[in-house]
Amino acid sequence: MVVGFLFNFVINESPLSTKNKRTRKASNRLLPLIMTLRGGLPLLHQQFTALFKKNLLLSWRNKSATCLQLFSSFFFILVIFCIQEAMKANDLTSTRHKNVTDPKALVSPPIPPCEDKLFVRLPCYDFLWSGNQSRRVTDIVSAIMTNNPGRPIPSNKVQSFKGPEEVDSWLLSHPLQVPGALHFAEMNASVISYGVQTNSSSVKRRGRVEDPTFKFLVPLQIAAEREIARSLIGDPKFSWGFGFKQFASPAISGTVTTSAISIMGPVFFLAFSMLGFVTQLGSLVTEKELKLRQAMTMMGVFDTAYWFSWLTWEGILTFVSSLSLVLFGMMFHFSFFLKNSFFVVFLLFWLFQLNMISLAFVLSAFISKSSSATTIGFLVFLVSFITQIVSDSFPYSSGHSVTSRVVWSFFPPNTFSKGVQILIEANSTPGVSGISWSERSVCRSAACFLTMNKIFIWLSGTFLFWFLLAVYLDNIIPNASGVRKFVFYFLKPSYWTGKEGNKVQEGSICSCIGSVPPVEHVTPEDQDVLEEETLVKQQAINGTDDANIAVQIHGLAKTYPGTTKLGCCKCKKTAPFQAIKGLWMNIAKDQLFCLLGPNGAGKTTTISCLTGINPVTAGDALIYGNSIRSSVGMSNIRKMIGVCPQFDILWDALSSEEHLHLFASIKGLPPSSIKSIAEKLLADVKLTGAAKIRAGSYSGGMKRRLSVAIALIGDPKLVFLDEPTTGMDPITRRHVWDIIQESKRGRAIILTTHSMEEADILGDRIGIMAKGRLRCIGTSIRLKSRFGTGFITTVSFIENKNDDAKTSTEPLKSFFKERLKAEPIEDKKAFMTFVIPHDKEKLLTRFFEELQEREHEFGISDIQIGLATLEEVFLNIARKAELESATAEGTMVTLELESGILVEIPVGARFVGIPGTENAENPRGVMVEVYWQQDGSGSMCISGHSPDMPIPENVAVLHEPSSQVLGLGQRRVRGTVLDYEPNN
Ligand SMILES: Nc1ncnc2c1ncn2[C@@H]1O[C@H](COP(=O)(O)OP(=O)(O)OP(=O)(O)O)[C@@H](O)[C@H]1O
Repeated sequence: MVVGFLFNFVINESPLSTKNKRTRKASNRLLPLIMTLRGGLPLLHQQFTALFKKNLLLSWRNKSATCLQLFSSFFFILVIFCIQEAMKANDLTSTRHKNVTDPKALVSPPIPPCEDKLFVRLPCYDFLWSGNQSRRVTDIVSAIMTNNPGRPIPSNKVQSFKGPEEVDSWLLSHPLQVPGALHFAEMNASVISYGVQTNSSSVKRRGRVEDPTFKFLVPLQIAAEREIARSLIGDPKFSWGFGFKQFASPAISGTVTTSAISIMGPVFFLAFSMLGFVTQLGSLVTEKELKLRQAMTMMGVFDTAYWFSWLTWEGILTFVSSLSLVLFGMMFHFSFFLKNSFFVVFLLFWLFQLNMISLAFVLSAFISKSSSATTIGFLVFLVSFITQIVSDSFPYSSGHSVTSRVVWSFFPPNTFSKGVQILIEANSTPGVSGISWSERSVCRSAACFLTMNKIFIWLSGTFLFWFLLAVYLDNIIPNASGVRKFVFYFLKPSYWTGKEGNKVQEGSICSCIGSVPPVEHVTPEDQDVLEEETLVKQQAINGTDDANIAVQIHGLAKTYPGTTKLGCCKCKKTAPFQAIKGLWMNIAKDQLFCLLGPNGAGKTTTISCLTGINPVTAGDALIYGNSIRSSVGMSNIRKMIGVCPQFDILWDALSSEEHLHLFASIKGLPPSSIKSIAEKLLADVKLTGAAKIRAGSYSGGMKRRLSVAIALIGDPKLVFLDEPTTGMDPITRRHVWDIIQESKRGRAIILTTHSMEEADILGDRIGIMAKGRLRCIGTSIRLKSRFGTGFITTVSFIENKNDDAKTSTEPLKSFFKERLKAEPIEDKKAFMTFVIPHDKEKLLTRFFEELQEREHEFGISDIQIGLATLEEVFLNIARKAELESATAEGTMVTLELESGILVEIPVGARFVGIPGTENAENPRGVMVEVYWQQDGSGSMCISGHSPDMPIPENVAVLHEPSSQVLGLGQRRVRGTVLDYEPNN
């Protein structure tokens, strides 16, 4: 018989409760390690080294991207080389680039048909002529057409005009329709003068060169002179021999190499240098997006260590890639790389790439999605490409102001493209050497605004400028990685000294952006919550410093500002959302405080505010005396907290061992101890076997265990565990509970969970939040006794007493009804369950003594008694909170009764009166008890309802519906919410 023992358990919190059993089991493990954490410069150096190693590992594990960044230069140089070879091959087929050793003479060449011209528009004319008012000139032109050697020219292929002016205006309005024109003037009987017009531009197409002198001018001139002479002499057969021969000449060569680089070089070099920029921007934004940066910040990483570790690693990568570009360029024998000094060319590329890395740092402060990073990277390339086109003339030429030159030069691609141009020009003339190191300051042209030396100075300056700007913006712009600093934070002595951590600082940039409505204060309904609030307020007014308090929360409130989304036709605005509406509570040292609440209650937001991830809207919290609203306070807090966030924040490419080493270094653990501590933590969370496996291939449970281990690293004085056991199998979960239980000693733990069992076992004190407010606070027993329905008593029967079970259990039922007014809530053959209301607590000792005495009479084999479950308490609180907001917002759900009536009730209503059921027997009508549960998404939904029961006399109506009968067909009514407590 166990009655007496179990009864003690309920009333006195037996030492053998589940919680205490677990404590004993785990007591010999995970003792907090007393160790001194490093600080100051040694910590900065340690963090830098660890982060540098992380960057190196990530690059090593992402070999394809790293190789692309390092050796893409080969591809670019190869492409330029191929283009150069293609140009060479093209030039070889061109007549201009052939050796002319024995040029052929042109003897009396005919006027060619206009269609022979390389570029021609149809209809075309073989030639035009002017002077058509003279009969003699007309005859001369007719003779030219008739006597053209080998091809008489038809009259529709020739156009005549009065004078040269008319020809010019025709040429202007008919471009490319005629290769030449003849102008005649009959001066007197023995003098006829003439002139020839041809387009003098030499044209080249597909390797063929069209020289207008040979092709059009000479034939026209010969024909005109021949026919003028015949006309003057009067002999139509008069003739003379005429030959025309070009010089023997070698093929034109030597300009091809330069032209391939000069045509494609600037854009290819820009594209090559942009690769590192885009990769870096992507890496930074990804770390931000996956909240890895946030995790490091929570662990107390120095901004300086973070930025310098990236800068150093990227500096090395850009150094190697610039070097490889110059070496590949030399290997392919480009005079750009061979004639110009190696150092000048290398320095230009390296400095430019470093500039682009700084620019990536700056841009990363404004971008939160890695997909946007690629788009922004492409846009920057596009802008650079456009500015590169104009950089030659604007603004580095006379006629532009110094200011425009200075502003223009702040964008690194502009100075870079100018540098590339200078280097291209320096070796574009055959026989002229490029720019040597000593000549980097020499100005080669008359209007010279930038020399290579000045470009180097500019690039060094802009690199520093962008880098410092990036660090500054990272500190003041609100983003996912923590409380933002005051705009002039660096001018405050406390920033450098680390003191005044308990002072609230206002004036971060987020305080100027947008306004959020003030949080109105609501006095808590619950007595315990009110008492807690009064105590905290009193302590705050008195300035009492309780050494046992780890966290003191003073009216913490968080309102997420509304967002504006731009659609295609209109913009959609969402209202600000109050996630926490004034939280007051103390969290003691050496205790585990369990924060419960339905989805969206504000638990994670509370943790985010306490860990400095989300800036608070109002109120404050002191963690070991440091204000979360002070950047100095926050950096002190980060040294003493460990956080296991709701979602695992891990690098897929790093193993659990590497994660622990990294975070241990960030925390400042002595390097000599890191290995052993990591091994111990891995063993504690049962990850030793997977220590060297990358976290990307872990199961959900393994990732959670690693996150718990990370939270416990460095012996933090306050640990935040946000749903740490989600996704774990029961065995591992119990194991993690042991770890958490054991880690309580010497520190405070704030745990949020959806597992009531977990809260019951681990929580020393439990707070339940709903709709942003604390609804109840206290120990598990206190909550169960205050918010549960009562004591649950299960009576089991002796096995052979089953023939007529129904009859034989009647005396027991009557016994319960008579003494305690309790009806069974479960009536089975083997057992029966009763709920005994709290107000009967005083009668219980005598009642159970009597029950024990009559156990043979009732056929009882065992009696168990316990409090209502925490789950019941939780559901009660959540339901009440839902009812509160549903009443305010008018959110209704439909309850379908067995009679077919549809009753509309606010979410969370428990006792609901059915309108229209009033009669003589039940003058107030009937009511039902609605049973609620949480669905998969955490929302309250109806799970069933009780049979109809009369509404007792003294029950008040909480929520009177505006209109009662809604439907005409199937009866649909709006229910009345009743203020009824069944135990009263
Ligand atoms: N960045 C945000 N912007 C706007 N609203 C937010 C933001 N983050 C959270 N919220 C809202 O604030 C409320 C509280 O969210 P929070 O994540 O703190 O709840 P929770 O109690 O942790 O819930 P869960 O148990 O599901 O984790 C929710 O309604 C949520 O939609």
